[in-house]
Order: sequence, then C-alpha cells, then structure tokens
Amino acid sequence: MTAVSDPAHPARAAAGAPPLLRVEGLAKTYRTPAGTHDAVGDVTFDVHSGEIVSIVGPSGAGKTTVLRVLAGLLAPTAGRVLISGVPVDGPPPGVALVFQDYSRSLLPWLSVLGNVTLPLRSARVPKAEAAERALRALASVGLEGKERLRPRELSGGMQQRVAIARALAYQPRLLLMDEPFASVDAQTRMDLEDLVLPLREQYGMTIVTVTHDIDEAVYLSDRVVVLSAPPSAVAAVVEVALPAPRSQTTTKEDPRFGRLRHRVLDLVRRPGAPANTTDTTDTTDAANAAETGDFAIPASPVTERTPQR
Ligand SMILES: Nc1ncnc2c1ncn2[C@@H]1O[C@H](COP(=O)(O)OP(=O)(O)OP(=O)(O)O)[C@@H](O)[C@H]1O
Repeated sequence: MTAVSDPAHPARAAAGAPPLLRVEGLAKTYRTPAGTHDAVGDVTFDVHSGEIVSIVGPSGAGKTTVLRVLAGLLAPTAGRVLISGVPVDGPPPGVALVFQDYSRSLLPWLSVLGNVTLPLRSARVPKAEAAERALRALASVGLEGKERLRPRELSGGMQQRVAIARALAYQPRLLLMDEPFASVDAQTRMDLEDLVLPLREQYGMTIVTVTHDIDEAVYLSDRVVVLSAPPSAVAAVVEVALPAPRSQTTTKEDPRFGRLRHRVLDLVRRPGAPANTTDTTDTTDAANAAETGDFAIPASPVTERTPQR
C-alpha cells in the first residue's frame, strides 16, 4: 500500500487562530414515550481549520448525536455549537455530511453523476458549474468513467466513494462523517481511509469523523476526542503526532501508533464518566509523549499533549 500525502498539521501553523468549530457544554436528553434518556451530558471540544478529528467512545456514548448537532440536524438540550464563531441553529452553510449507509443515501434511479449534482442543483448552482464540480469530485475519488452508471452497478466501496464525491462537490469547509467506512470490507476500508487523507488538503477541508474503529481514528486523525459512557463528557483529547505521510504499513507498524491505539482503547473501555472539566495543559511535544508511551489515565478530561505524571 502506498504512502499517503498528509501534510504537516495545518492547525499548528495557525496556532492561536480561533477554532473553526467550537462545541461548548453540549448536552442532549432524548424524550420518548418511555421516558427521558440523558445521552450527552457535557461535551466541550474545539476543532481547528484543516484538522482531522475523530470522535470515539463506548457504544451509546452519543457520538452520532453529537455529529447530528454539529450538522444542525438536531437541537441540543443545553450548550451550543459555533462554526467560525456563528452559532449553529440549522444546517450550516459549507458543511457536508457522509453517512455510513451509502445504499440509503444514494438515489438508485439516478446515475452516479445525477446523484453528485443533485444537491448542487437544489442549491441553484448553475448546471454547467454543477457538472464541472461533480466531475472533478468524481475524478478525485477515482470514479472517472463511472458517471453514467447507476449506484447498483457499483461495489459498496465505489458507492461510498460516490457519497464522498457528492460531499466534495459541495466544496465544504467542514466535512462530517458518521462511520463512513463501516459498511465495507477491510481492504476497501483502508483504501477509503487513504482516499480521504489527501482530500482534506486538495479541498482545504476540516474533517470530523465518528468511528468505532480505534485503529482508523488514530490512523486518520490529528486528534482523537474520546467520549465517556453516557451521559457523556470528553474523557480525553488524544494528540496524534504521527509523522506524515501516513501509510497503512509503516504508520501502523510504528511503535508510537501501537501506544496511541492502546491508550485510546483503554480510555474507551474505561468504566464510568469523568468530571466535566477540561485540562488543556500544553507543555510537552506530543511526539515525545507518544514516543515514551508514558501515559497515565487521567482522573479528569485531559488534552493529552504531555505525559501525565
Ligand atoms: N431519536 C432518538 N430518540 C431517543 N433516543 C435516542 C435517539 N437517538 C439516539 N438515542 C439514544 O441516545 C443514545 C446515544 O445514541 P447515539 O447513536 O448518539 O450513540 P453512539 O455513541 O453513536 O452509539 P453507537 O456507538 O452504538 O453507534 C443511545 O442510547 C440511543 O438509543
């Protein structure tokens, strides 16, 4: 498998810049005929422009709920989401979403090209421009020549590429993905991971993705936000200072990858919810923390840029 372009962490170059995305004290209680359920308790984190951030956590921790609030599809019970300083109170401009279930998100009666251009046409993008943007997006996900096919004529991985192309054609500044590669086989999953890394640079995007796959979270991300059990809070934000370019072979054989994976897995499996504070201590280079493997499980949410002693 070839190495993938993954330029130096862009957010570091812009240190001190306000975050693109700010999630502040987010809470969500679902009310059903059976009663109420506190899914998300108090979630706070930032995402800087150009970052890839994964959200992981135990099943039911509210990962999808948080993503739906970010996308403006769901109102929080408390807290708020800001994108470029503007509160989200409905689907925000410049934000695209890719779901796990490509078979339900693509329209079977439309061609590949029709699926990719549809949202653009709905947004009144002129026909020629919509076609040009769609063709470019399809080319960037390796689907040149497939424009006239129907989704059912494509493999699962190719259908998910169409869904990704549809999001790219929208030219989002923020791409949200909910378990985007969960419905494909392991090899295709790796291919799709490697597809996404250079796209963030090519399209100048910031990416927030929800995944159950800890390897995938570490492999793709600049930082991993770990949610605790419900009602969830941020248990830790783990910095992933692995070298670029990332590669399915060399990155995953790197001992630092193994230690980060171990660390995130421990956090996800840790029982109980932590206190609702965030320590943003930033005293040591994250690469050193990963290199030494000298991590301690924090008693409270921690941005892990330094070994905890
Ligand atoms: N529309 C809804 N109405 C009522 N409860 C809901 C609704 N959506 C989600 N929930 C509940 O909220 C909790 C969090 O759900 P959510 O899907 O956000 O978690 P998750 O971390 O993404 O889960 P998983 O890892 O299993 O995919 C779950 O207990 C779920 O049953």
